[in-house]
Amino acid sequence: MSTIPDLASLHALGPAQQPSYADRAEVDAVVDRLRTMPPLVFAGECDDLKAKLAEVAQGRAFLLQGGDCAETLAGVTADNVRNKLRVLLQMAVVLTYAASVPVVKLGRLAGQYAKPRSSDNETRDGITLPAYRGDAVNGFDFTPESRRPDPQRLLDVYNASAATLNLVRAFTTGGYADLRQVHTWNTDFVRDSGVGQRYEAMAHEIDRAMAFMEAIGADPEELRRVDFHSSHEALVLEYEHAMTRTDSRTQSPYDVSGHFVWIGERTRQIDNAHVELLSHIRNPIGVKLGPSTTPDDALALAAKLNPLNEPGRLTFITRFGAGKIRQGLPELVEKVTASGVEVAWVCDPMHGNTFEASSGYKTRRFDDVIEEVQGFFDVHRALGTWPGGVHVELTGDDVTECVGGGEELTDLDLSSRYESVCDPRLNRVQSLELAFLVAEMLRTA
Ligand SMILES: O=C[C@H](O)[C@H](O)COP(=O)(O)O
Ligand SMILES: C=C(OP(=O)(O)O)C(=O)O
Ligand SMILES: [Mn+2]
Repeated sequence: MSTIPDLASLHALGPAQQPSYADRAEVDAVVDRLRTMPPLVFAGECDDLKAKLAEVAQGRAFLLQGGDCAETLAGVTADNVRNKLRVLLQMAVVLTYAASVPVVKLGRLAGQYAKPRSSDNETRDGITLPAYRGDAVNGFDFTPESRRPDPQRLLDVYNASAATLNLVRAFTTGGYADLRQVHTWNTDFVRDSGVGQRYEAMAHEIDRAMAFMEAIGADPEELRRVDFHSSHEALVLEYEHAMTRTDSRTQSPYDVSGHFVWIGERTRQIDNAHVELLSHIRNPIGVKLGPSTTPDDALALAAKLNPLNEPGRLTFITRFGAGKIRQGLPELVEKVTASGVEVAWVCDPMHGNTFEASSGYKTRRFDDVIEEVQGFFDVHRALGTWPGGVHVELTGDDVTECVGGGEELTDLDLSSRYESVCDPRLNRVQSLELAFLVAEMLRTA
């Protein structure tokens, strides 16, 4: 059994992107409390997800991972969670049809509350305060009280994640996610929206496939339930450490705050605390890889995080940017593949494509997002490797945060419904469009 380093030794590694708490005794009390809380997920579920991701790594399944950039405590409402889940399920149906392989559904939810930032501070009208680091750490309001890192928030995050997961479990097993229902939502999208009409032909094919399935008597019970797992960036060491427990079945440590956790682009230094902590847990894990990643960096990460070279354990989530992926990704994939490393390759087409609009809002162009996914497919096809999935920031609501797409949102539209507290998300229509466009890529691949 692997021994988890204690929090103090992790902190001694000088981890990046941690909250600077004022009162250590208060932090310790919160950590003690968290350690007594029940697991949010069962280790056996993490193993199931790992087995599904092994299929992704081996080219027999496709991963759809998506949700908010930053969940908020106030955003834990039935409408919000339901809309997010609904759009992910709708996307998954389209992708499953096109890929002709199972689609692994993984929410960026029930734990995605901590954010790495480019700058420690934010200045507005001459006033400088600590940057907002997600609801797990401090508040979004621009006041000194709100921006003060508050350890009690970790308990709020635990409770909010429990409430979210509870609802997701109810929806995915209780009939809301019935495949026939999800298909009806897609049919409505294609029929009722100007954007959806472009995808009529594929929607019609899916309709025929559904009719065929019903005709041959597919088990209605099977259609009523769907497997869905949770994921978030493992960032705040106090939270992830407190939620790491020994599984009674296997005597192995699992981070039971979510099924899948990932290491971000800003915390993936090989000798640092995040890589160290995640090297000890048995969950399936991911690492974000930006354009500065060398093949040696990736190989070192794989050696440390997946020494047994177990398929499904490690997912590399590349986020190069539309302008860099075709140039930068091939060498990385080629060398990692040549060394025999088992990994699932997934494309995050969001984080390399962020820019500030003239209106001051952080945004992304829908076309850049699509172009990066296309680049990802082209590179993997050329190398004979499997483009294993997509990782996207999205919401089920009709927000205006990313420009472009069939609704042709412009800079001027951003102010009308910009609700993200961090990065811009694809809205409902843009998310469904992305699914249909990726479906076309999967079919022509
Ligand atoms: O979600 C990702 C990061 O937190 C985000 O892209 C960093 O953004 P910033 O440059 O605004 O800090
Ligand atoms: C911070 C994020 O991404 P990255 O680490 O790739 O910048 C994110 O996924 O929100
Ligand atoms: Mn983000």
